[in-house]
Amino acid sequence: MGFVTTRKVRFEHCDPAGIVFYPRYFEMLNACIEDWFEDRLGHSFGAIHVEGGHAVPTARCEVRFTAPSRIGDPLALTLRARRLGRSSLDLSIDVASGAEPRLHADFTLVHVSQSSGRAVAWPEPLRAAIIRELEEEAPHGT
Ligand SMILES: CC(C)(COP(=O)(O)OP(=O)(O)OC[C@H]1O[C@@H](n2cnc3c(N)ncnc32)[C@H](O)[C@@H]1OP(=O)(O)O)[C@@H](O)C(=O)NCCC(=O)NCCSC(=O)c1ccc(O)cc1
Repeated sequence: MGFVTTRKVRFEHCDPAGIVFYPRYFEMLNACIEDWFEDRLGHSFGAIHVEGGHAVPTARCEVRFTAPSRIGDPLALTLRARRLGRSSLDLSIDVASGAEPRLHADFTLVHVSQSSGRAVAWPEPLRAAIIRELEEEAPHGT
């Protein structure tokens, strides 16, 4: 279950100690979220931000790093929707290389209006798409 994207750790991601510098993970995590919006929810970041005048900034991000990643490592990022609010959305992303977990991240995104900078309710089509994702994660209402 979950939405899976893959990345390979490259030279550009690593610090002089030879491991992924943690801000580079945040870029990978955001790219995963961006792909999920487009591929699974059917609403690209371009449509939301440029055409729609809205945004989905991160209000909360908690990350546990459990093992380092090194150049050449294949990474799988697995995103799962967790909870939908009026304007907020909780989701998690697990990053692993093979069987080894590398990090776990818990996010709260908030749907905001660019003009006011304030939270606004998810529009109905986006809400319905998120609910479908939540139901896929917990098909029996668990
Ligand atoms: C998100 C905010 C506009 C929300 O502020 P307000 O408009 O006053 O709304 P509220 O405080 O009433 O909260 C609205 C909802 O968010 C929830 N919320 C707000 N803050 C939090 C935190 N910290 N944790 C969990 N939930 C939160 C809150 O519970 C409400 O949930 P619902 O009941 O589901 O509606 C404001 O907190 C803010 O501007 N925060 C800073 C965001 C930021 O700068 N993040 C860092 C970078 S953003 C970024 O990288 C990015 C990625 C993608 C993009 O599309 C845009 C930007």
